[in-house]
Amino acid sequence: MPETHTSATHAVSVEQEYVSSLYELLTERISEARANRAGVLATPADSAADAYERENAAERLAGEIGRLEGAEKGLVFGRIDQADGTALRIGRIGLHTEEDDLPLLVDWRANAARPFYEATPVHPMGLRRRRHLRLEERTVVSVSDELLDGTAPTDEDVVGDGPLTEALSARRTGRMHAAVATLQAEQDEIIRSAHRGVTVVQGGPGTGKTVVALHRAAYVLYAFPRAAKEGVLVVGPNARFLDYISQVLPSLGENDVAMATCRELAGVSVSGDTVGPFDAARLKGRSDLADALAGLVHVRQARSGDFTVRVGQELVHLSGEEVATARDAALAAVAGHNPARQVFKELLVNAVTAAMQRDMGGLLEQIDADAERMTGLNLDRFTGVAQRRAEGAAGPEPVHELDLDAIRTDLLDDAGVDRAVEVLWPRLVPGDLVKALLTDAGALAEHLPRLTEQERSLLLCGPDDPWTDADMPLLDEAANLVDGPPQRTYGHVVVDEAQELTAMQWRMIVRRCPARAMTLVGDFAQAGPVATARDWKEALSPHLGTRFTLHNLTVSYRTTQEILEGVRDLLTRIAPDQQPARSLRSGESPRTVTTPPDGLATVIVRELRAQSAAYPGELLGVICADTRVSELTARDTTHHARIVPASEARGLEFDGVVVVDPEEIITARSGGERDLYVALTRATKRLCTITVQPA
Ligand SMILES: Nc1ncnc2c1ncn2[C@@H]1O[C@H](COP(=O)(O)OP(=O)(O)OP(=O)(O)O)[C@@H](O)[C@H]1O
Repeated sequence: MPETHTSATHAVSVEQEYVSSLYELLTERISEARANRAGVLATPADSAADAYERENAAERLAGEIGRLEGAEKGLVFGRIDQADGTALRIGRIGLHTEEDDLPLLVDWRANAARPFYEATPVHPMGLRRRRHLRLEERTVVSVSDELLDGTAPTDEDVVGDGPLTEALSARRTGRMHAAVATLQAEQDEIIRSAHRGVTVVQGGPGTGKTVVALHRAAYVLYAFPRAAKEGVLVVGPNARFLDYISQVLPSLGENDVAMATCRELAGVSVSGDTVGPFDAARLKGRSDLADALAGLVHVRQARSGDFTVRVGQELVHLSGEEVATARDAALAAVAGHNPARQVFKELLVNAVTAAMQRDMGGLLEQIDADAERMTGLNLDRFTGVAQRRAEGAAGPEPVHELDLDAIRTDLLDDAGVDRAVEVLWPRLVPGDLVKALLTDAGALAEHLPRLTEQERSLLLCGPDDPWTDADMPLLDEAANLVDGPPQRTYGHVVVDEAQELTAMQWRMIVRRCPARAMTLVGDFAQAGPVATARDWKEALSPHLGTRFTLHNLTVSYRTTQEILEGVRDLLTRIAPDQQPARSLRSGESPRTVTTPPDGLATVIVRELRAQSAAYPGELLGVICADTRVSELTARDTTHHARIVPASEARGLEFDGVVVVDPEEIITARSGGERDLYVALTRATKRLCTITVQPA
């Protein structure tokens, strides 16, 4: 038996023993947590407060069970050995001895795990060896060592193929996996950065931006308890993408991260096709629309006029000046038109009661003076009021003093008062406000003076037109203006494919993150047809100023060097300033198959059949213009591959990709060359392009 084989077998069995004991411990901890939860739920609650407490405790334990169960797959993946012989195992979560809290497994996010990711032969950080473990279920199938301090390998070491190469060439499953075992130093540096503000990551296709974003989210939850308490939100471009990344955080022991598209964040239910025309969508993405909606609200608050209300037999009148004072005070007191309307109403009612008191006082004084002049009697002295007042005595209030609190309460509930307030400060509904702008050419002209007439005509719509995706940020903006800031905000927000966001969408995101702590990743060369910003400064400065730190990733972990070379000219055309990424792997050269138009469907089916026969079990993606999807689906090509419209390919990846009719993708929608660039960079191994000869 060759020597390396012997040492590998030995190393595997040593690790297996340790790994098995960790799994036993994990199973024990899960059983304990389950038993605790059952115990908590079985405890009778004597009061509502006890019941609430019990629910909270049960929920916390359910979270803990989820966290422990999530760590099952690949619980431990690394080991670091110091030069002095001390060893630490690194895993998805931390596990400690019960008695003295000694670490048996170090959470990958802990400081102690840093050298696993950061040590290099030049900076070994005190390490002699870094070991990667590969597990299948609970069994160690291989180990692979890197020696970092320049010492020669011994019988205990298994210096082998890099685990990164193995991870990168592994078959894709259609769902992204955590890369926690093989995070690279450049990625780790960003993930662990202490910076709590806005971290921006730019990088070409496959450079690990999504990996960094999601592991950063997990790190934030671990390292910044305040942000963790306030919650973490991950925003992605569409449901398909969110599904693709959905397993990563749970597998890192994090189940409490909210995930949403911008459309979902707006909380407006829409059905059917919600993609509107791109030129209108681009315009609706401009921050001018925020100004226009604010202007429209302002008009509705700025109605001048006086205020008259009947109280019993009396008509009480407030001057326009008094109304304006109440309006200014209401606006300063609270955000949101409707909540401020309530304050405005209360202030008007206060002013009404103050006026009544004033008028009543004046009236009574007048009566007193007239009576004294005519009868010579001082009525106050006569009724003993003046004396009681002077003595500060308690006793029945004089008849003419008003019960102002009761009047105030009555007035706040009074339909007449509400009608009078409605004239000065109408209650608003966010959707109606947006429609009031978009259905009225006059309002568009008044509130969007920077747009040309032609642009404004693109925005004009009918009152019954359905909402589109581009309307969502307008509805959100309107909700913010009308009802105040969103109730649910987050301590940290992660945005993937952030190049897609319009100014109006950025406003949506930023208002959900009061602490302005974010991780934003994207690539402007992959921008879709609605995005208008061409770099981070342009996209972010209106919302975040210069408060962001930009990192660049330059190594593509997905595609081969051959595939990257194939798209180099295209990249030069769509993003001349961008440095192409370099790949760690080489593989097959991309292939091109050409067909006459009427043979296209047959050629696609033939290609897919051939590929799935040659590479059984591999994940094959067909990327085509959106308009071609239904035809391909009808042809039952889904049996062999997943059909993805080019508009939804961002962020996804497959072992092999067939790109159908690049010309059609380019011309299908504006910015089509960028769609094609995305499509051509989705394969980890093989790329075939089917082109159509001109008829
Ligand atoms: N350190 C790593 N270890 C193992 N796999 C990695 C690592 N970094 C990235 N990958 C893998 O490389 C592929 C591309 O990564 P990712 O999707 O994060 O790139 P991206 O920059 O977001 O790409 P795109 O711009 O195309 O959306 C994924 O399969 C990911 O799991």
